[in-house]
Amino acid sequence: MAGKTLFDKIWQAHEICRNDEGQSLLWVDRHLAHEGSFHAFNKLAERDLAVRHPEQTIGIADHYVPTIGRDLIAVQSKVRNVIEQLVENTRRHGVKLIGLDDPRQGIVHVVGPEQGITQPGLLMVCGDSHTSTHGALGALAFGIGASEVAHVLATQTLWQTKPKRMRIRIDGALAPGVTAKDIALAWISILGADGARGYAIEYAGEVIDALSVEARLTLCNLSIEGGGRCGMIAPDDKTIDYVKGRPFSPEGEALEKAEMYWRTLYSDADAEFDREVILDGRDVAPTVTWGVSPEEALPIDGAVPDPEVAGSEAKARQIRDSLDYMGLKPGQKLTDIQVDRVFIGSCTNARIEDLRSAAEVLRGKRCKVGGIVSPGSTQVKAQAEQEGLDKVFTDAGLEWRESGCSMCVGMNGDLIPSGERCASTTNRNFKGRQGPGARTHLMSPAMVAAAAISGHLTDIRDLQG
Ligand SMILES: CC(C)[C@H](C(=O)O)[C@@H](O)C(=O)O
Ligand code: SF4
Repeated sequence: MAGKTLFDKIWQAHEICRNDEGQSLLWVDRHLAHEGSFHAFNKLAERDLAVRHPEQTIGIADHYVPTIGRDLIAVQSKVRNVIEQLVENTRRHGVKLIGLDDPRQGIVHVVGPEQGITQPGLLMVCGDSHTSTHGALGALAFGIGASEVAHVLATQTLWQTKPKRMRIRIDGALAPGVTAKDIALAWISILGADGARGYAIEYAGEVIDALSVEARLTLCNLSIEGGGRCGMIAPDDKTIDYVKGRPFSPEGEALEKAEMYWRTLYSDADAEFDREVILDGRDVAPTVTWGVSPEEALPIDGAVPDPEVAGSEAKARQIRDSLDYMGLKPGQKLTDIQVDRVFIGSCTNARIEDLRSAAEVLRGKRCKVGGIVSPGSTQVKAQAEQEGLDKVFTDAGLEWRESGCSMCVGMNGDLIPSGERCASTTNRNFKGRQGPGARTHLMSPAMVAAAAISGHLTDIRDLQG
């Protein structure tokens, strides 16, 4: 019998039974709930159901929270109402809440790892597509819909069809200026936004081994943008060191036992994958998106695609449509694209290493365009302030805000005006993502910082000399 993959091992450990349709009933170790959970709580209320294991759910306010300050009086009543529902639903069911004023508050996918809620081997869910992030620590973590969230709340279990297994192996090493964000945009541009549909992705190879835990979180975060059900990385010494000593992490004997288990979580040498993709880190360049899907990405030294030379009429139409929305011309050099503002934030790229890398580019410089920096969590914010990074950002002319999803999706009102173009550290460049008519270019934090200084998309390698 062939060996098991990392994914198989965790899936099997959580499978309670299978039904006739081949779906598995899975035990859910941890459930994270942001403001969007009100749909699921309403379903529970309709049927007068209790939360089966309140201690296994944690509420976190992130999508709607104001970033100018923490005063809810200042926000629109609709926004306030959604936050209040999270407070009320968690209170009523005895679920822990990391609310607006909590020093641990932040974006759910930043807070989970930071607080030690996320651990290797756990099965974690959240009513949010970027739950794939947590797989960076060797957890099996994926986003679920509102009815599934209600099922988890009521039973602590979930029916799922087992995805196929895919490994993305990245050999070699990364060149200077190339980050986890670039790896993600590169593979998604090669395989397509649907490329990993139906698969659980495992990232492996020398490049992945060399990545910091925070960079791995960025990479796994974007798994869903390539269609993956989840993204995961086998825990190693770095992971275990990262998890140890955090508020929710096991201690003493429990830690010893956990660590023994964590060290069994890797794909066996003879494990089989349904699909394997092998890339070389040396081929990855600093990458930016030019269109309205994360797959519409190219190396920064490239040019805007020409629909006339597209492989098919369908492809040509898609390019034309994207260029039309983005206000770009075929053949235009990517570095000639002027931006109106920047956003540094989101569960993709707003951890402390991200802020440090943007600040390094901005130190002592003045930005040509404005923008906001919203740290991934209140703890990241405090750490950044301790390091004086807030000062670097404000001296450069950017706004230093509170933590939340903010301009990644604009649900709290942080929006980009129609027609304006934003260099952004986020994960989605869909039409209207950052506001109706807003144009988004995705890239790494250092590249966003470089664009802020020059006022146009910029090759970070040119600044590094
Ligand atoms: C609002 C939420 C359900 C959504 C998601 O599922 O990802 C959001 O976080 C996003 O990034 O688009
Ligand atoms: S930061 Fe953006 S991508 Fe992440 S959970 Fe919030 S809205 Fe979704």
